[in-house]
Amino acid sequence: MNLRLHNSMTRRVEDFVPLDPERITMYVCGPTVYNYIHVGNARPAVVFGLLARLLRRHHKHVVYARNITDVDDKINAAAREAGAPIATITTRFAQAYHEDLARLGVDPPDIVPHATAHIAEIIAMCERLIASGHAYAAENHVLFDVESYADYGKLSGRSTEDMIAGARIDVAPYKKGPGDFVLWKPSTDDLPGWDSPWGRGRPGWHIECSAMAEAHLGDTIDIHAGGNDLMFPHHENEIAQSTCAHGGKVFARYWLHNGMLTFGGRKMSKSLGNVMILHELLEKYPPEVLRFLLLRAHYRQPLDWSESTLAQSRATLDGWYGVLRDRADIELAEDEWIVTPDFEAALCDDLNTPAAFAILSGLADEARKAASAETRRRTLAALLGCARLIGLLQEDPENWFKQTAAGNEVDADWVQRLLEERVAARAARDFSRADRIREELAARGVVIEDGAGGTRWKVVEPGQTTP
Ligand SMILES: Nc1ncnc2c1ncn2[C@@H]1O[C@H](COP(=O)(O)OP(=O)(O)OP(=O)(O)O)[C@@H](O)[C@H]1O
Ligand SMILES: [Zn+2]
Repeated sequence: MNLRLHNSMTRRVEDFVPLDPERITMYVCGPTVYNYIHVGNARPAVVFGLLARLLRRHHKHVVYARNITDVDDKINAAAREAGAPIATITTRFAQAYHEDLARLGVDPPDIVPHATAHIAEIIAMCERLIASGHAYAAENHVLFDVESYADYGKLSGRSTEDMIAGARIDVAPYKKGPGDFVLWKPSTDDLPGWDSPWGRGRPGWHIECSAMAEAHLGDTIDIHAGGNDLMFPHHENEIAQSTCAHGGKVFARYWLHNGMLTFGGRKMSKSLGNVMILHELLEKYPPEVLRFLLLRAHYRQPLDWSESTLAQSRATLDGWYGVLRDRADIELAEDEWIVTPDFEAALCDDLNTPAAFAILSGLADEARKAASAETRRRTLAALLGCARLIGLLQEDPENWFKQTAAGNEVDADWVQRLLEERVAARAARDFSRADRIREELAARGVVIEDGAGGTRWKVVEPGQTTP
């Protein structure tokens, strides 16, 4: 297998050659755990989880770490709001994150490091950066001196001027340079904090990943991945910290970035409020529909969340499951399932999932039309084997159709509640919320019509917008 990956650092698709074939290392930036994740946050976990699965097919020793950020101002705010201890919030949502991803068919990584379990390593890295002249302490903070690292900005292709212009307008007085970023900051008594040479404080976000990657994977790692929203400043800062802490050694050899899941044309993001919560979606849709949707576009492309992409994903899966149901008389043990070379080649070509899906559709067609028993067996074995690799068609076909049918039984109270919310949203002139409610209903096959006497609704096929 010749695995080729797009490296954001060189902006090229390159052959993947591990530094040490006996130990292939991969680090993916995980979530900050203060709430349930939105379905966009699941995209990197699904995509890079698939990459880990692909790597493991050919290499015995893959070490995959995906971290949990469990110290952050957003967590503090969430805990305050809930009136709960911070650890209660982080434990609860880290757990929910793992459970929701497991339902999406994401294999657990080998290592799930938590930032708060690496404070000693973080402090040690800060000390090394200070000692080597790349960081300085000021007013109980430790800051990274961006001027001290000539390659700063190389990954994102930004000039120093751009990055400074992007830095906050009112620059803290203790910063030497406006682009300098925080490695350590002071904590007040009511906030989480740890003793350090700079007083009681807590780490900045970027240094956490550098310290956890070093602790578990070493100075130089093979693959570092995350969403492309993290390229600047997060990944740029990770590179600066780790490279300088390791005497100039390359930090990550291949940088992979997934494109954003968008909703209504904009990045799905908590700060914009246009989010669909994965935990809630999993109650409404078969998990494979969501997994299919997240993999249907190439991972580097943007991908739009909409009721029609959901409906198409479901329809395609219905088609494939239909073949399995119609061919239920053919008995195939799991060890007879095969992954075809073209399917594997598509995935090895920088995770070309659209091409892989086209192959699955072709196999489903062949299995449906196959005249001879021999061809039916062969195509079905290939369909099942390839689909298993990508994490689909794992359900019993009969169950699948029961699930889809059950998903279409609409709860009238739920519809009524949403319609009332929509009336309130429209009265408050929050038309985007009103539109989202309409979409949410349509995704479950509920079509609404506004008339003189109020709003009427009826159930059609999920995702079909016209009554
Ligand atoms: N809309 C999106 N599409 C794809 N990946 C995303 C999206 N939003 C965030 N991610 C990725 O999800 C992972 C977890 O990120 P994190 O918990 O920091 O979320 P976040 O960036 O705070 O989310 P938000 O921007 O919604 O506040 C990161 O790898 C990030 O790049
Ligand atoms: Zn990170």
